[in-house]
Amino acid sequence: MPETEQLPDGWEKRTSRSTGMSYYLNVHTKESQWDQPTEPAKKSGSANTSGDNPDEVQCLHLLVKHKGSRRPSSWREENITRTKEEAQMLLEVYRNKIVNNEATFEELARSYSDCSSAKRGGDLGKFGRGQMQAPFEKAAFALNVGQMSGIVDTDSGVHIILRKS
Ligand SMILES: Cn1nc(-c2ccccc2)cc1C(=O)N[C@H](Cc1nc2ccccc2[nH]1)C(=O)O
Repeated sequence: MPETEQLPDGWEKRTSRSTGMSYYLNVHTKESQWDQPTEPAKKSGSANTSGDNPDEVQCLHLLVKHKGSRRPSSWREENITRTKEEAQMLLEVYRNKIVNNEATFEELARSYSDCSSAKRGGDLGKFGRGQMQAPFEKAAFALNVGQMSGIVDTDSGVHIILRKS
């Protein structure tokens, strides 16, 4: 798409420094996506439309760390050197596999998550507000039961989250 063409409101076209690939940033939620947007950007994380406002939620997550992560090391890799953009690309591949039913969330978290919860298929158990980093908490509590997040950015790296209850 020529740079001059208009994007729907709330989107910016960015170029990955490591791959040169274009991606699209929602300027409101800071979520990114590879696919060209066709609708105006949402102004908040995926709304919890079920209307529940639980004291705690149970979630699985798949974390991909990068060289800028708070602790760029994990059970998978002692010294993590991938860029944030490469981590986002990897996570997008995993997310698409789950959406296309090519693998389950648990299978991919167990194999590829850089969090020690990988051994439990990414299951963090139940947690309440104030226990997790703010962007993770905001995304997790905005999900409906059974819903998967977009890419969520924390000091630990980039995550996808699946709310189980
Ligand atoms: C918050 N948490 N729970 C577990 C956990 C839970 C159940 C079983 C085993 C590990 C690990 C962690 C954790 O902080 N792991 C960090 C990575 C990480 N950073 C997170 C930020 C938010 C949510 C989960 C996160 N996991 C690490 O291993 O370097």
